Amino acid sequence: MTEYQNFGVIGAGAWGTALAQSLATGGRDVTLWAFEKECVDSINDENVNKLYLPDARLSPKIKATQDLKSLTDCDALLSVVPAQHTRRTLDELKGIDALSGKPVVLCSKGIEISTREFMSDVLRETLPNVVPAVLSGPSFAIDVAKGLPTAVTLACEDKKIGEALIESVAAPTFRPYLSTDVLGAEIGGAVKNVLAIACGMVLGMELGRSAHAAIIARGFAEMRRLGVALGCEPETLTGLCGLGDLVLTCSSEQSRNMSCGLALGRGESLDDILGARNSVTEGVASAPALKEMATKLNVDMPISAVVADILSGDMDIQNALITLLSRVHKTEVL
Ligand SMILES: NC(=O)C1=CN([C@@H]2O[C@H](COP(=O)(O)OP(=O)(O)OC[C@H]3O[C@@H](n4cnc5c(N)ncnc54)[C@H](O)[C@@H]3O)[C@@H](O)[C@H]2O)C=CC1
Ligand SMILES: O=C(CO)COP(=O)(O)O
Repeated sequence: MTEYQNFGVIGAGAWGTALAQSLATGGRDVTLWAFEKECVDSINDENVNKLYLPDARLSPKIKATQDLKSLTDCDALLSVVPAQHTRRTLDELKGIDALSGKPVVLCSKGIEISTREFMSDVLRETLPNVVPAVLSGPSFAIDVAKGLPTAVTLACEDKKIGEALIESVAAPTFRPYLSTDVLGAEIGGAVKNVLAIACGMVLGMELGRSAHAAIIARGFAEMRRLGVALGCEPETLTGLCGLGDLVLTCSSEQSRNMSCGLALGRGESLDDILGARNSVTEGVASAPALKEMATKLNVDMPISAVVADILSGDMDIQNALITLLSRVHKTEVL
């Protein structure tokens, strides 16, 4: 089986940097594209990403660059820029023959707000000649960068390429599981971010752990219903990229989405919360896109819709619970 030796990682935020570090630990050569020159300089000169992952020491094997096109010589690419910047970034690689037939592994978790599309749709429209794959699962960047044990789903419709990718991205403490359900892997990652905001709100408002567990379980039902409506394999969502990531993100203040909800629940304003961060909170952009998607597909997603309404200012956070509790009683369906 051909393994991929040279990886190009597009995006030097916390996650792109952590994945670059894991690849380097696994013996791969890595070129890491950063949007900011400051990132390139600190990675190349000091083996640290001062802007986005200051607490991790990086392998000197990672070479950072601001020249995106130089990554097209690599054997395989990882796309790790936030969802709302993905199209514009990938557009810069449009029409480059060297990429034809190479795998591009999507590692961002979000929905493009302007089109309500998942990242694989964006990839197919921008780089139609590459092979799409998705890497998703319960994995905080700092855990992976520090070599703590992590397991993820890696989905690729082409099983042979998927198997080669699994062998190539695996590292002693980084364990990918193979799937062919690209869409399912994407749905899990995008939806759990919105649900993590809801879980944070519940804890921020001190509504208790029982309510928190109810949001996780009923949120999972929303995720699964959306998956069925969009045609993914529902079992995918019971795996690492669905339930696994939902549990991690909804339970930890380390999550940007969960901690955003927590601060909202404690009464802080969304502008203040986001203004104090230099990192992305994907669920904030995905929530309205998810609400529109659910409405269009006639899928019942009340928790996600309430999150979107609170974020847009259309619903007061205090009224959210009343809205959810006053729905008609029904059979517990997944
Ligand atoms: N941080 C984590 O633990 C994990 C993050 N992810 C996903 O990875 C994706 C990236 O997140 P992080 O690496 O955490 O980002 P981050 O929050 O650490 O950094 C922000 C990123 O946005 C980039 N950026 C800002 N403006 C840009 C522009 N105009 N064009 C292109 N890039 C721009 C920055 O260069 C940087 O890479 C997200 O979709 C996130 O959900 C997935 C798993 C774990
Ligand atoms: O996706 C993640 C963990 O799997 C990271 O979650 P946050 O983006 O909420 O920090």
